[in-house]
Amino acid sequence: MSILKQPFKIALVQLAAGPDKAANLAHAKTKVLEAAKAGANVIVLPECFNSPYGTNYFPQYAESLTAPNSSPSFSTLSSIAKETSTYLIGGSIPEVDPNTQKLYNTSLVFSPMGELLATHRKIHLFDIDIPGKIQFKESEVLSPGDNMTIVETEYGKIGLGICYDIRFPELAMTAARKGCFAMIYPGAFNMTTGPLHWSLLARSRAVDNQIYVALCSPARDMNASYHAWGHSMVVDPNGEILQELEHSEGLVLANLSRERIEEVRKGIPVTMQRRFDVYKNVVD
Ligand SMILES: NC(=O)CC(=O)C(=O)O
Repeated sequence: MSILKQPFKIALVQLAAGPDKAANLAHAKTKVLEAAKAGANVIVLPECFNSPYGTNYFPQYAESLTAPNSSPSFSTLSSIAKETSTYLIGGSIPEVDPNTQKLYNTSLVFSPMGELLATHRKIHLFDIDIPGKIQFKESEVLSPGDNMTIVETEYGKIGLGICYDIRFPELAMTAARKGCFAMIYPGAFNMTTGPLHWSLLARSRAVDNQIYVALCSPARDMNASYHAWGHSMVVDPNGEILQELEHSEGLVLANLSRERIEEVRKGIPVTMQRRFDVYKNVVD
């Protein structure tokens, strides 16, 4: 049963990121402060918000998270969460494990006290090859995470994925069955897959599970090597888009409530009608 304990406001910060990490972090801070001023309780940043997105950039920008004080992104996110008294879902950053030298695409989540609540390493790496359109192979440099992430907040449980993770319905389904009322995905789709699948996947995960879904993208920069789709959005449990941006910087603000989840589940009670006796061997 997905439980949203009290209504709250979510903000998605569609952010432009350039090559200067310090500038990106300072810019993120300014925008998160704006979102908090607008009344947001949970604030989300995009995938790779402190660096350009691309396999050649990951090693250069990677930070070790084993000693938080030596990670500028960790300390900045923690202090912004504390200063704004909000839950901060810190998009993602390239992470290096100093013991293995393996790299990950990692999201850090902080409490309103600035404490680290969760670390999610992108589970499904973005390896695609669409002839004449786009080729991308995160696995050339990144390693996949091996764990699902559920964040416990005062509002209830929130499931977390990063970008390509949204293409795997099992993740959202499992999170919903473990009681999450929302899935949040920092993500950076592109000019090929964005128009095709971004909104379709967000709405599908929402309708499949009758939960809220939020996707937070970087703003599009046509001078960058990767052109992000943008279109950050919040979708309600009925698959309806509550708020959506275009491709420039901006803020999505939306109110989430338990009543909406209950209303949708009462009207179309699929959460009570599943036939696991028929399809229990889903892994086979
Ligand atoms: N960038 C991603 O991880 C995913 C993506 O762009 C897509 O699935 O399409």
